[in-house]
Amino acid sequence: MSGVLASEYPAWKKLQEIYDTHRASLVLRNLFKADPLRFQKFSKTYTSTDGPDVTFLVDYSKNLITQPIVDTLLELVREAKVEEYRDKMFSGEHINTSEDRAVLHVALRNFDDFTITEEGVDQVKGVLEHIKSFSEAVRSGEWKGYTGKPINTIVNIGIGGSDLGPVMVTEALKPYAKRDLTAHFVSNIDGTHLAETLRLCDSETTLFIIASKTFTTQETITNAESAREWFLGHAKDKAHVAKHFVALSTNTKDVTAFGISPENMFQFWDWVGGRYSLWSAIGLSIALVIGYSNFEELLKGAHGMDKHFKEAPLESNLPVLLAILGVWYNDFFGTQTHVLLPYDQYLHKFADYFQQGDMESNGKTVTKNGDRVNYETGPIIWGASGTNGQHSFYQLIHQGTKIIPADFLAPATTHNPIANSKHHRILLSNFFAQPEALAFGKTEEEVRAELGPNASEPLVKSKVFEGNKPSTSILFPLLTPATLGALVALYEHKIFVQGVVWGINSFDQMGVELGKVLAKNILAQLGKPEDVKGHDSSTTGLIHYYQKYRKE
Ligand SMILES: O=P(O)(O)OC[C@H]1O[C@](O)(CO)[C@@H](O)[C@@H]1O
Repeated sequence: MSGVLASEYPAWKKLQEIYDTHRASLVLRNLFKADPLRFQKFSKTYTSTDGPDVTFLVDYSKNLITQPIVDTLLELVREAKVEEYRDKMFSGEHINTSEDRAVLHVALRNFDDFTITEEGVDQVKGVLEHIKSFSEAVRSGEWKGYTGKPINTIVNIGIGGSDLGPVMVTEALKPYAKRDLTAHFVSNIDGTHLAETLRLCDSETTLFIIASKTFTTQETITNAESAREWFLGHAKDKAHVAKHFVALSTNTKDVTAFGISPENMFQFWDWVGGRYSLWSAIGLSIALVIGYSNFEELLKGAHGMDKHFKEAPLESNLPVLLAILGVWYNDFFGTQTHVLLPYDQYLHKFADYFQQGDMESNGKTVTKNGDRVNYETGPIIWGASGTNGQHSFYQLIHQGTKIIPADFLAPATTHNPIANSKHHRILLSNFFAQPEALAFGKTEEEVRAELGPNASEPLVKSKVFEGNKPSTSILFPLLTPATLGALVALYEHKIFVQGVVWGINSFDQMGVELGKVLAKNILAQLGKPEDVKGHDSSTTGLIHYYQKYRKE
């Protein structure tokens, strides 16, 4: 990094001035009235130039922006050297400086297009072939369990990036799933998660996938050990583990010590961040569920977006455009959160997935140089699929005191056109209506005209929607594997751009360490009250209360 805080860039100062002087005039009703071409100016269609056909429309015209604001935000992107850092990422430079690692999830979906030289990149193809042959053997029934029966259930045991990506994608691409193969995902250390899952499994036909980059994560290893114990309780013979346990990891030594043989291990590398790992061996459960060719389509769709991010000019570069909108709201309007609202039931885990993707990446307080930032970094990401959210939290987005920038996503057509697509038309009418209502609201005059002269003042006021709530809408023809790949890569690169602007390292996650260390220490003290030492009175009190009820 240059050693400069983002707030010291000339463009940042200019943006502050613009905000201070023009904030009041950023009124969407007026901006749309004044410019009949606003939609044309502030919307872009993405069309893949590589791999499978992917296209979608990004309409960002309902944001509190003008062309000079966009231009100044792009100046900021240039001053922060985003293009330089992007090229460093693609060339394998060690931009994850605290861990001295390259950041190369793009190499996992590259298919010989970009030249990337980093140890392990030449093995990507081999691992994909391994995923292909193994997933085909399981799906076809050729891979047999210890009693000779084919596999009909898989249990992915992993957490964080080793869970959320496979969960989100297998849900999103359910229309492509092999319906007679049931997939479960166990992540929580709470024994309930594993116990309830094992109740649904038959040891003879279940395959356990132990997904852990480090193979040291307490939750995953504990769950894996308990799953193996359960399995051996049925299968009796340790030799049978080979047919029912595979590992996805970078840690051959610990995988072998667990009892999984190297030929049942799917390798990846330290340059794959956990939250960017669904494209790697961590995607094995995805390939098992939707088939290898669909998994490859997912990868290729993402690669198309990589190409766009690498080559498109900043003015039409979609990850860059989404990123600058976020910076504008987060750092100048002081919005704290960003909501993801997919109008597609299949995308019901999309917000959960990007909670880790964004918040673990950009939830940082110090720059790469170790300076404390004097501005906001990563937003709080949340969301739910439409229309459910409308009946729970949209009230606050519409009429609450906060500004919550929103991304609406929807497929123009559905995999389930039941009732002659009536459901889908209703869904989409909501997808179109919500951003409109947020942007333009309902004035007091409109409410009065609607309620008539006898309406009470409080009732009139309660029905006013101030509007001017910003949103971006993304509309795609159908949720295919390639489209999903492109959308996920779009958000990944958005997060990257924001991290570079804020000068932080988006690729480490030191913030999750302290809790882990403290929990380990406390675990050793849970036995007897006299063992509880070195804590504040609150923590000590909580542990003592627990100890009154503790059971072995
Ligand atoms: O794959 P592993 O090594 O088990 O790690 C799981 C998760 O734990 C974290 O390190 C911290 O939550 C994530 O970044 C990662 O995705």
